[in-house]
Amino acid sequence: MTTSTPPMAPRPEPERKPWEEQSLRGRLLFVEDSQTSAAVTVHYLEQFGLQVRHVTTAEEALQILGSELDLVLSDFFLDGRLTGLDLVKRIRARDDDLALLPVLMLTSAEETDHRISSLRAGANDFVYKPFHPEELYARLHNLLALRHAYKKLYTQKKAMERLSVTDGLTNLYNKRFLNNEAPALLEQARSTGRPLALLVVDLDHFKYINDSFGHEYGDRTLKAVAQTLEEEFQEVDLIARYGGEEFVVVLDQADIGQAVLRAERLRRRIASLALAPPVTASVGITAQHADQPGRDYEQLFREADQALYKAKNSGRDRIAAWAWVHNRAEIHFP
Ligand SMILES: Nc1nc2c(ncn2[C@@H]2O[C@H](COP(=O)(O)OP(=O)(O)OP(=O)(O)O)[C@@H](O)[C@H]2O)c(=O)[nH]1
Repeated sequence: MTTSTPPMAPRPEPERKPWEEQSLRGRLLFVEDSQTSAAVTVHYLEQFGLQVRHVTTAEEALQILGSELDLVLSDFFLDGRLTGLDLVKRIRARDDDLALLPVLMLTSAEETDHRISSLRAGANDFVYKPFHPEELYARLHNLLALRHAYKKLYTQKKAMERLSVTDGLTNLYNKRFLNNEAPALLEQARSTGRPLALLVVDLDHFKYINDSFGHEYGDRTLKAVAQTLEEEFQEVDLIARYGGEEFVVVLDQADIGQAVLRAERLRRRIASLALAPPVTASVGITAQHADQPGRDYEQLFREADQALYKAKNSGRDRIAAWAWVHNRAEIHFP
């Protein structure tokens, strides 16, 4: 008689933890004053895949709060003067992007009042101490999903804001932005007694360039001119594409003499661009000085436009500027 050995029961697979299946990605600020419980928590947080910065007070946390963070995990009672509740309140009171940083509170089961006050102050969620690692993981996972969705929305919102104030072809500011910003710049200049100059730059015979060489070539010309403007008038100045082949530059702190020099340099640079056929520009210039009668932005713009009209009518490829002579203003060709 043969005896057969019974088949062995299969060994149960060791249970895989959720963070072994999917690790969390993000930077977490952990605020906890007890070093012993902090060590255990940090151990788990790192196992989950998070980059952890541990501090023991809300004061320290507030100091290092930065946009690189994705989450805050905080105990209610902390070393220092501020509690976890104060930390939540201060984060939510910020006027920047960090006001929406997700906050997870650590509380003991009996601290019902603290839990409620933290949630009412804007904490997103809480977890009881001592926590179950899988519960902590799940709550952090959900808050990170919220953070990532918010960041995506924020980036899109910024891109939309940028698009709404810029011109698609040249990337310069558009007319709407100019019309919003220039009056404020003028007001600032006036209240501090600084001069401000305005240039209206218009390409000459651009219709001919378009008609003879095509719209695409015209576009390339516009881009080249826009780049020249950006190189010539950096940062502090406001440069906008006003319309078709017309650009406006607001020169903050420049008087009419400085504006004339800069406009003439610009005119020469545009004429010497490596374009075939070469393109030229006419420029109308005006300025507001502290000792002159005050004008609003629309009036300054009209002045620069009148000067431009004169530059065009007297042959193009030139600059024309207003000058105040014995309390009378007139246009001349510097
Ligand atoms: N390629 C291109 N052309 C444009 C754009 N916007 C406007 N234009 C063209 O710019 C030309 C402007 O012509 P006009 O206003 O007659 O001015 P101009 O020919 O430069 O004449 P002056 O200003 O008097 O020297 C028109 O042919 C428009 O079609 C654009 O975004 N791209």
